[in-house]
Formats: sequence, C-alpha cells, structure tokens
Amino acid sequence: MKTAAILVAAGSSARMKSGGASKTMMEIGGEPVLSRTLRAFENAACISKIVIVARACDFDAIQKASAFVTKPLTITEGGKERQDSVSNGAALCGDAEYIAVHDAARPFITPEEIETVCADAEKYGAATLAVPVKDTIKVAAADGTVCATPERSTLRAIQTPQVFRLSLYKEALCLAKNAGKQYTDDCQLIEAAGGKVYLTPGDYKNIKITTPEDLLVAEAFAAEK
Ligand SMILES: Nc1ccn([C@@H]2O[C@H](COP(=O)(O)OP(=O)(O)OP(=O)(O)O)[C@@H](O)[C@H]2O)c(=O)n1
Ligand SMILES: C[C@](O)(CO)[C@H](O)COP(=O)(O)O
Repeated sequence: MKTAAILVAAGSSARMKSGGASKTMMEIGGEPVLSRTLRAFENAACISKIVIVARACDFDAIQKASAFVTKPLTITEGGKERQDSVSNGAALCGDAEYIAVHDAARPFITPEEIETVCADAEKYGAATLAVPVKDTIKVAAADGTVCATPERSTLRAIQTPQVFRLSLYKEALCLAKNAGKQYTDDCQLIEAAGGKVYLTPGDYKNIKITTPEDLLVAEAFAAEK
C-alpha cells in the first residue's frame, strides 16, 4: 500500500509562550524538533512520501532541517485551524491510498510505531496510536463542580500518527465541512461520519510538545538515546 505522511507544523505555538516562534523549529538535544520527527518517517518503510504543512515564515528553516530526507518531500502552507492544515496536506497526496497524519510536535515517534499503526489502518480503514490514561479524569460542570467520573479503564489518550484510507478521510472531511465542523483531532472526522477507528497501543514517550515544561521532559528523553 502507498502511504503518504502529512506532518502538520503550522500551529501558532500559543501555549508554548515562545513569542510567536514555532515550537516545531525549537531544538531538543541540539536538533530541531521537526528533524527528529522527520527521521522517524524517513526510516519507516511503509511511508512513500512526506508532506510538511507549515507557516510560510518557517519554510527556509524547514528546508534546512529536512535536507537529509531522501523520500519525495513537499512543503506547503497550513491553514487557520488544524483541520484546514491537514486538508491542505491531503490535497497533495492524490496518488496515495492511505495518509498518516502526524503532529510535527511529537518528535519521539518511532519507525516501529508508524509501521504498526499503518498496518492496523490497512486492516480497519482508520487507526490511531493511543495510550491508557494514567490519571482519574472528571468531567467539569459549568459551575466548577464535578459532573461525572468516567471509568478510567475505558479512557485512552489519543496520539498521532492517525492513519486513514484517503478516500474515507476525504468523504469524512466533506461531511464535516458541510456541517460547519472543525475538529482538532482527525479521528473525530471519521467518528462523526459513522466510521470506526482502531486504537493501536502506543508509547507514553510519544509526547506532544505543547507547554514549556514539555521541553524539560523532551530534553531528558533526547539524552537517553
Ligand atoms: N492551524 C494549525 C494548528 C495546529 N497545527 C499543528 O498541529 C499540531 C498539534 O497542534 P497543537 O499542539 O495544538 O499546536 P499549536 O496549534 O501550535 O499549539 P497552540 O494550540 O498552543 O497554539 C502541531 O504540530 C501544530 O503545528 C497545524 O498544522 N495547523
Ligand atoms: C491530534 C492530537 O494530537 C491528538 O491528541 C490533538 O488533538 C492535537 O491538538 P490539541 O489542540 O493539542 O488537542
């Protein structure tokens, strides 16, 4: 099967409080976050091409950070919302049967994890990496009190890659657009369209770099290797 990776890196990094600098271009262990992410996709045999979706102001830096990539690589501009960025990337994947959508801000993804979730998507049509939630989660009511406590054993924290048959993703995107919906998680597109998404067991190290303290954890993971 032909699978194109879409690495989304066009966010505003607001929660990183980096003064507008993209968190995907920050260095961890002396290397840009994006380069680490790219290396995993370069080394995953199931990935035939890579599309990076980014802000135009980062294009030059991205070209330098991706110079080692030997697979066909395209860099394109993102949109206002994450769903728009993924959609821009998917528009350039016409020759692929599957797309593997990944947050560029998850640099500790491994080629093995990519292979596993892609194999599950081939079986089920849609699959995402996921890990059991470690904390007790409560649903908050508008008045600040607890509304409900879902059973922890049923909960999963969703990661990326999220891999979809391209035709399935396109149909689901069309339905979401017609309904005026914007999802920050692409599996929700498939769920809303009535499709099933397989939960492939992932690894707790596949963190998304979101807030400044995540950089400390990331430096510790980078130092391990
Ligand atoms: N319009 C957007 C929004 C997000 N992303 C990407 O989606 C991934 C996950 O999103 P998130 O962690 O929320 O990134 P940001 O939107 O940059 O973060 P924040 O919400 O703190 O601004 C990131 O790699 C980010 O660059 C994107 O490509 N286009
Ligand atoms: C796609 C995602 O990484 C799944 O966990 C997540 O939804 C990204 O966006 P968020 O805005 O940080 O939830």
